This record gives sequence, C-alpha cells and structure tokens, in this order.
Amino acid sequence: MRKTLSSLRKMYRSGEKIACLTAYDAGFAHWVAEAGVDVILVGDSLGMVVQGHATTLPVTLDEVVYHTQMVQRVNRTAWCIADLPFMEDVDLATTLKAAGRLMKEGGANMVKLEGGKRILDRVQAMAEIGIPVCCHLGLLPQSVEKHGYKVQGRDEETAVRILKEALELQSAGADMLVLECIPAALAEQITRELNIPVIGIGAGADTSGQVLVLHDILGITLGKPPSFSKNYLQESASIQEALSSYVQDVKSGAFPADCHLIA
Ligand SMILES: Nc1nc(=O)c2c([nH]1)NC[C@@H]1CN(c3ccc(C(=O)N[C@@H](CCC(=O)O)C(=O)O)cc3)CN21
Ligand SMILES: CC(C)C(=O)C(=O)O
Ligand SMILES: [Mg+2]
Repeated sequence: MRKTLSSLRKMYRSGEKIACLTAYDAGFAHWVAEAGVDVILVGDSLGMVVQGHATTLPVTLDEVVYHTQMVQRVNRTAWCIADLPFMEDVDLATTLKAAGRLMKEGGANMVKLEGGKRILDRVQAMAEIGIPVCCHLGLLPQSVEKHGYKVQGRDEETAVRILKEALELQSAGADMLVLECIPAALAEQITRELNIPVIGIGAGADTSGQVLVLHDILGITLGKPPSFSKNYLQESASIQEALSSYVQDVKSGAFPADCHLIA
C-alpha cells in the first residue's frame, strides 16, 4: 500500500523517523521502495548526478516530468515528491501550470519548491487546489550562483528569518518542509515549533526524518559528495543491503551520526 499524506502525518505524530531518498529511474525506484523508504524524491539534483551538470539550474520541467514518470511506473509503496525546477516558480501561473504537469503527467504525489516569503502565494494556491506541497529552506541549490553551496543560518539574523519563513509557509498550507544545510540546533527548533513533518539534509538528527541523494549513499557521485552524506555501499555486500541499512539507520537514529553533522 502506498504511503499517503495521512500515513506520513501519523508517523510524524508517533515520532517514527521518515526515511527519504532520491530516485530518478524505474530500476532504482523499485529497489529504493523495496528497501522500505517512505518517501522518494525525484530531485532536480538529477541535473548533477544523472546529467553531469555542475548545478541543478539547467534541469527542465519536461525532464523532471520524465523522471517522475519512470519512478512512478514501478513505485507502489513510497510517497513521491517531485522538485519544481529553477524558474518554474517565478509567478503564480507558471508555478501552477508546472505543478499540474508534475502531478498529471509525472504522477507525483507532492510538489517541492525552494524558498520562503517569495513563494507564499504559490504555496497557498497549490494548497487550495489540493496539491500537497513540500517547501525547502536553508541552502537553496537553485540560488547557488548567488549564495554558493554554503551552510545557512549560522548568524542570528538568518536563523530568525528561516524560522519565520518556516512558520509562514506552514500557515500558507505547506504539508512538509525540507531543511538543507543549517545548524542542528536551528533545525531542532524549527521542527519543534512546526506541526508538519520536517525532513533534514545536513541539518542534524533532530528533525522528523532524513533525506539523502541516492548516488551519495552508493558512492557513485561525480566529484566529492557533500560531507553530511554517507557511503552505505562501503559497508554493504549489495546495493539492496546499502539501501536497507540507510533506512534502518534513519529509523533507529543512527544516521546522522556526529561525523555527518556540519561544523
Ligand atoms: N550529489 C549531490 N548530493 C546532494 O546532497 C545534493 C546535490 N548533489 N545536488 C543538489 C543539492 C546541492 N547540495 C549540496 C551541494 C554541495 C554542498 C557542499 O559542498 N557543502 C560543503 C559545506 C559547505 C560549507 O561548509 O559551508 C560540504 O563540505 O559538505 C552541500 C549541499 C545538496 N544537494
Ligand atoms: C537535496 C534534495 C533535498 C533535493 O532537493 C534534490 O535532491 O534535488
Ligand atoms: Mg532539489
């Protein structure tokens, strides 16, 4: 049976950690789901790990639709989030048209978009239509050319802004939030103050769940993987075993360990 928003909320309320991984094609989606991953993210990180680009910016809506179709053709158990690509969120009409395609053509269960204050009207409109929304704060890969791949929220002013934006996104109707590369204490505070599941990546252990990029946990990333990730294939006899270990470690709280925390 497929995870639903209500089953994810139930996990969240009971304190069961939500295990999330990216997948971009049918073969991997099958084994990721089989390993017991709760949420599959068809991330625009596909631009980097699949297409070989240096950033996620070149990824198109057609491409995310295509990859979501491949994933959803075989995924029967995981909740599936599709990323809204760079510039598909510039205004309300563009956002709704793109989100509609990810749901209708891609078969996504939820749409994720980066940013806070800037996109409040878009989050509210999607929520009113009935599109489940995941927001994304902290390090925003689509803003890399302006801000770089840098930890966000180390200074008090930015930390306060991120917390405020998280609360505003929740009020606008966000159903879930990804926090990327922020100090663990800030992620813990945001998770505590919100009443929707918060999924962390490089954000410490005290969120409702964890997400990593598939290629990073299998050690097949082009170039250096982020320091908050872990190569699970190194200590596993097969890809299937590596995926299962990741799920187990998220559920038990063994991942992230102290060595995966950003300094
Ligand atoms: N392979 C891969 N893994 C990811 O986690 C990932 C992607 N690609 N692409 C999309 C975004 C971009 N992400 C990134 C990319 C680089 C860093 C990085 O270089 N971080 C430094 C820390 C920087 C600092 O200390 O300020 C690191 O050493 O981890 C972090 C997140 C996370 N996402
Ligand atoms: C890093 C995660 C959260 C993401 O947005 C992606 O894989 O594109
Ligand atoms: Mg992304």
